[in-house]
Amino acid sequence: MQGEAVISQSVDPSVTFEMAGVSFLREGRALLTGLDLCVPERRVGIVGRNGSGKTTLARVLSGLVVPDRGSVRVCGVDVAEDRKAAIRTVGILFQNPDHQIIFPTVEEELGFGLLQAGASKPEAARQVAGILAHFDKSHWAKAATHQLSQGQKQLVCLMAIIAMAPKVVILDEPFSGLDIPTRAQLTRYFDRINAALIHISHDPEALRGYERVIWLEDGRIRQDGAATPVLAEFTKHMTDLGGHDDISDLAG
Ligand SMILES: Nc1ncnc2c1ncn2[C@@H]1O[C@H](COP(=O)(O)OP(=O)(O)OP(=O)(O)O)[C@@H](O)[C@H]1O
Repeated sequence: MQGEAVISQSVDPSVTFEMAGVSFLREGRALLTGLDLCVPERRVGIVGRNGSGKTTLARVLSGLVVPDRGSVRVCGVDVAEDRKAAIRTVGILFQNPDHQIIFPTVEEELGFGLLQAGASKPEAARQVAGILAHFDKSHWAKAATHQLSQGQKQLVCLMAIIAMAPKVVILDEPFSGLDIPTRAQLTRYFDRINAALIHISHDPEALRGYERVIWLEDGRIRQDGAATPVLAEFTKHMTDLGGHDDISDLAG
């Protein structure tokens, strides 16, 4: 990582995340540019158009990719430098649970991360039983993961993350392809999570009541502030853009 950005981040574990001078490039193109953020809030929304850099930001925050410039701390942990601590600190729920689920039964899926983290088999089994009971889903233990609905799979992924007791959970468009009742049910589960939430969404409604919303555009921060005014401005801008045709333009 280059040191030219002013990296004056604290290691304050109560700050959800901080970034200083973060830029991320791929194939000579900047996907994120010069992001400076200090976010003590515990319910944070990220919005922006398709391709604005939201998932890239999520991957940087979880330490899955390392920025070309700048640095990132999540709850005081340098997620690029300390991968072990990053895995304990941040859990990420992706858009498509089929990309996340690998085991044939729910209990095996939930136990995997715990075993990887060093829990003994009996300890992992005890914790899996605990997390299933917490979500009122003890009867799911032996269920075949491939037979679950998309919403049920998404909940299994969420339980697998919560089992690891991360301090921060990143939700990357978790409602894609889910019907309204399933979204409402998952929202209630999200509300009960003790960890700080960073929720990427195209739906302003999903972020109502959040403490802060960050609006990305072309990998830069377009607006950042209290949810109500940022979401109002974002919604107006998206509605205005919807009146034009910019999807017929091809790059290159
Ligand atoms: N590995 C990669 N190599 C090159 N370009 C990439 C790579 N990953 C993402 N991009 C590009 O970076 C830009 C930002 O992608 P990203 O997935 O972060 O956007 P997003 O805001 O999450 O979009 P969406 O709302 O459609 O999910 C896009 O133009 C995408 O094509």
